[in-house]
Amino acid sequence: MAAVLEISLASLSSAVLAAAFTAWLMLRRVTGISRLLRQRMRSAAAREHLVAKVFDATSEGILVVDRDMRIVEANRAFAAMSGYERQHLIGQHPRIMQSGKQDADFYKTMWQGLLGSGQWQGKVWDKRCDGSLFAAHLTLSAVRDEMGKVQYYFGLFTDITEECVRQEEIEQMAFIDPLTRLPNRRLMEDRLQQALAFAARTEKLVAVCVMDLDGFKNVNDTFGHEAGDAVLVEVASRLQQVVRANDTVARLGGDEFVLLLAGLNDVSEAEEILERALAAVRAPVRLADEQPAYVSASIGLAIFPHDAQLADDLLRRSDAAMYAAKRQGRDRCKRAQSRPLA
Ligand SMILES: Nc1nc2c(ncn2[C@@H]2O[C@H](COP(=O)(O)OP(=O)(O)OP(=O)(O)O)[C@@H](O)[C@H]2O)c(=O)[nH]1
Repeated sequence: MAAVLEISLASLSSAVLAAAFTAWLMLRRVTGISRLLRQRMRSAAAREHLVAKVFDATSEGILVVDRDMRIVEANRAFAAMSGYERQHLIGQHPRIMQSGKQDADFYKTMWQGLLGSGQWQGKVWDKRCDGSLFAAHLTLSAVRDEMGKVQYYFGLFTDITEECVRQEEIEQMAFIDPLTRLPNRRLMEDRLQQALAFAARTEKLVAVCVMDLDGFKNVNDTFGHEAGDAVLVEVASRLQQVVRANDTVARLGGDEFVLLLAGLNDVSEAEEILERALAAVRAPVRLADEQPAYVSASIGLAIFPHDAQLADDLLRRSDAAMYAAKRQGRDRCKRAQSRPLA
């Protein structure tokens, strides 16, 4: 391996290395190192040798592309980051690593910056050799000759995949219920607003269904909190199976859920889905020790635009109807009253 590296480094074009190294120094502003190196690099051969060593020793990924957008050099850190062998990258267009996460506007802005000020910085998601993605803070520089003509584009990559993944998880947690992985209240409210706007344009109906489990406390009290959690997870999964692909099942907290059924032509379509939901919740849940746990559901149903037009009013009406369903004996669905809200 070391021998192969020696050969590969020896075969680097000194022009590419010199351009890459100059740009690297520019970017890192390592003037102290620069002065030290100048003193030490007496002969051209020694300079080239040292440049090649620095090029491969840095922990940042370096990619050099010529003006025809062919990769002419990649250092060891970039190979490790991308999963590509250096020799597989040489001659390729950088688009082989395009992840599809950035749109055309992104690249337009990038090129405007690069060709305008000669530099661009930003976050990119690229695709590794094995198809997985990595995130990098990328600094791109155009390296020009004495005539001002672009010779090379030089990219400095700092791997930020771990922090980006962590950040995405944190952002997800703001919208996802951690136990059931269902949308939480915040995301449900957002989806409801979208569904109402779409329904208003298309003259369709939206069903807002607040659901509360019956007898859930008894499961906790009899089998323990963990068994209660397992029942909530199972109920969440069953509800997702009875709704259509574009509907939303959300967990508001405790044993309370909301079903948003959008794009309906008729109230009966919602009622059919809710009958299936009642049956799905009513079926016993087998706990880890094979014991059956029994719960049922009380559901309130408010229809946009008949029962209310605003999201908050629909939720309030549906909630009131759910309590009416509880009072009338549970394990049932009750439609909201269409009288004026107090
Ligand atoms: N296991 C578990 N229990 C929870 C969780 N969140 C809330 N609870 C419990 O869920 C229960 C909800 O209470 P209720 O809605 O009054 O219980 P219920 O027996 O369904 O009562 P009704 O709605 O009147 O039928 C309480 O005992 C809470 O402590 C959770 O995340 N996991």
